[in-house]
Amino acid sequence: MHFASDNWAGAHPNIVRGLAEAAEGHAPAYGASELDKKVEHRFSEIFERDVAVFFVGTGTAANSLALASCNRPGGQIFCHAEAHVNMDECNAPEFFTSGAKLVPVTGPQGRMAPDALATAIARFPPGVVHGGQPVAVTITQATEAGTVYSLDQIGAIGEVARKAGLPLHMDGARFANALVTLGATPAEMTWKRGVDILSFGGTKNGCWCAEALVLFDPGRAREMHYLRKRSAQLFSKSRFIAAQFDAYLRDGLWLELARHANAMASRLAAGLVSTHDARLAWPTGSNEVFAILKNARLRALRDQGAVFYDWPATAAIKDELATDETMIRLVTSYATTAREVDAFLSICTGE
Ligand SMILES: Cc1ncc(COP(=O)(O)O)c(C=O)c1O
Ligand SMILES: C[C@@H](O)[C@H](N)C(=O)O
Repeated sequence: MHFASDNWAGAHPNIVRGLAEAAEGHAPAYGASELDKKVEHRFSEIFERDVAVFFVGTGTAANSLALASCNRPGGQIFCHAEAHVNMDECNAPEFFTSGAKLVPVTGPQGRMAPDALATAIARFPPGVVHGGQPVAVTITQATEAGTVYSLDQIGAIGEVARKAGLPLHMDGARFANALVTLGATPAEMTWKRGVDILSFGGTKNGCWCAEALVLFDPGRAREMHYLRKRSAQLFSKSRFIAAQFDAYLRDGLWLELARHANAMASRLAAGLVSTHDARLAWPTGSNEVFAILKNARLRALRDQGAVFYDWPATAAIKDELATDETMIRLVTSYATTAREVDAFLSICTGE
């Protein structure tokens, strides 16, 4: 019963096979191989426009370099208060932007509220040097609350960013999970709603180590080459990241894996809400379930081998928690089975 994180899951057999096949022979290094070029072209096909693609090794690197490409002196970057870039990347965005500041913005269920974003941006009026200058907006899709922005919600954030003359970045560590939830196309969920730069994650959805920065304005690419190299994220054997994405994006594997992970999360969430001593902190919109359970039940689950994290409750949730309750995060992946979900639920119902 493994629900700690999709980062704990392995690599899908097709990804492993793709890596093994790419391991044969020699190929130009540092992104110059035919396979690198083939996969970069595949991204343009998927997003229905010419894009610039930069392979990196972690989601944190993708996010930090995306924001670094937007920064200017005194840069202010607007994110959700609970955003991964703000809470879980050990100041990497601040470091790789050479000192930009992340400005936390509130919003329910892990999503930034457009009016709160507009208010936060207006706090830094043009020409008033003391506060610095707005340089970017970043959203996470699927969010850190396991919810997703609807296409209209992305568009509303995109409109606020556009009016302020700011690029919009999307942390897509779980991009595929959100995409299949919305039933949208990659273009509809990104550039057609105002997204300029995407961190496209593959690692949490069956790849070993595959993240890509997708620039919808290839004009930004020149700087990104230098930002990536300076941050030591230009892999010499880049073809192995390309090989993973080649297998991942082939025949819709990436969408199939995300659909499965999401289906397992929905099964888990539905089972939890049908028990009396469990409830959801937020609606389950992807492959992450945030639930509140009695501590005694949590002990029984762990005693019987379930693996998951207690999760720091936001202030709003904290107020709701009884003294004998704890919020937890349950994350499913391509490897999650219905059997382990049902085993977890049977302990929750005491069967
Ligand atoms: C929403 C989100 N963004 C970014 C990341 C960063 O990915 P990594 O841990 O590979 O740096 C994570 C990690 O799981 C994440 O959950
Ligand atoms: C750092 C931790 O939150 C990681 N991003 C995860 O989702 O498991």
